[in-house]
Amino acid sequence: MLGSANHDTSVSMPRIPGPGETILATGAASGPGGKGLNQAVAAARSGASTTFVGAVGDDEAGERLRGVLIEEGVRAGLSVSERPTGTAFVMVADDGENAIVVVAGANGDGAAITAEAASALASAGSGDLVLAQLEVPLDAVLSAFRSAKERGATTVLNAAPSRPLSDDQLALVDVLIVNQHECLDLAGAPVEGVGGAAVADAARLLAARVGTVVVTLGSEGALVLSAGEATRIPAFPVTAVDTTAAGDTFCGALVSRLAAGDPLAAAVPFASAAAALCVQRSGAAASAPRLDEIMELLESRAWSA
Ligand SMILES: Nc1ncnc2c1ncn2[C@@H]1O[C@H](COP(=O)(O)OP(=O)(O)OP(=O)(O)O)[C@@H](O)[C@H]1O
Repeated sequence: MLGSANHDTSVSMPRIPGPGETILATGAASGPGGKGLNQAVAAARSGASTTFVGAVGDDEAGERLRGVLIEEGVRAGLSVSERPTGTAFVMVADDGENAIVVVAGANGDGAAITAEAASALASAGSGDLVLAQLEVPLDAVLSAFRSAKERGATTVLNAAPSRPLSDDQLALVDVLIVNQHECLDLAGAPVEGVGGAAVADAARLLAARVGTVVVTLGSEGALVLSAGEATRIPAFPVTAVDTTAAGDTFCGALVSRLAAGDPLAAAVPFASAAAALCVQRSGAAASAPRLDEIMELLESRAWSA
């Protein structure tokens, strides 16, 4: 697992304020976050042997994040950068919607992350999966993916936040995970096209460039394109309290099952169950469910189907 680690400050409010508007918060909390760390915690909680590679500052927040990884049973390949530990400010509205501002700090230190990844990947081999996102410099991700592929490992990119990627860059990706907006962006489709047909068309364009594409559709579930087939996996019907880290939990849980040898047809429902549990709780990394909870939800659906 390679990516960002942040100290998150999360504030609850009736609704996300508009430009120039001030509103009163109904609560505030802080805790670990960052797409990379969230995904690493989700993978470990869902049963995978997990190493996290990233960078933090030489500060209290960095030490706290190291402690969180150790507590979660994640091996911490954390480089200590001269930049401060990354920070995110998360606004969560009563309807579960969120808006996030990230200060990258140490997560922008590509050289530190690349060096750390090189040593973590030295022992990687076939059967291992390397999952990354784009909250750290792209060069660090691409260089880790190159060495992962040289060693026969499988690469998974959660292309979030979205940015353009060339065919050569996508050629390093075995499995691409995007949400609807990232799917449209990456395929070069107009952003106003969010919704069924436009997203499905964009996903098909991406599937011609990457072998396997998974598009997460929020409460509508996920669309999987692999080996020329498109399959829609429904979400679990739950009431969302806070969707922060839903995508991260989905990615971490998906990779955990792929690493265990599951086919996509089993790994995606598992990831959807993990994400459905996550959206019913507040927080980022803290809201990732454990293996027994995910299995219980999957089994309850099997009974009711
Ligand atoms: N309201 C919901 N009810 C049930 N499952 C949900 C809900 N919202 C999200 N999910 C699950 O989480 C997965 C990821 O959600 P989404 O597509 O919103 O990702 P995202 O935009 O990356 O999320 P975020 O940025 O909030 O972490 C979905 O595929 C679905 O399985």
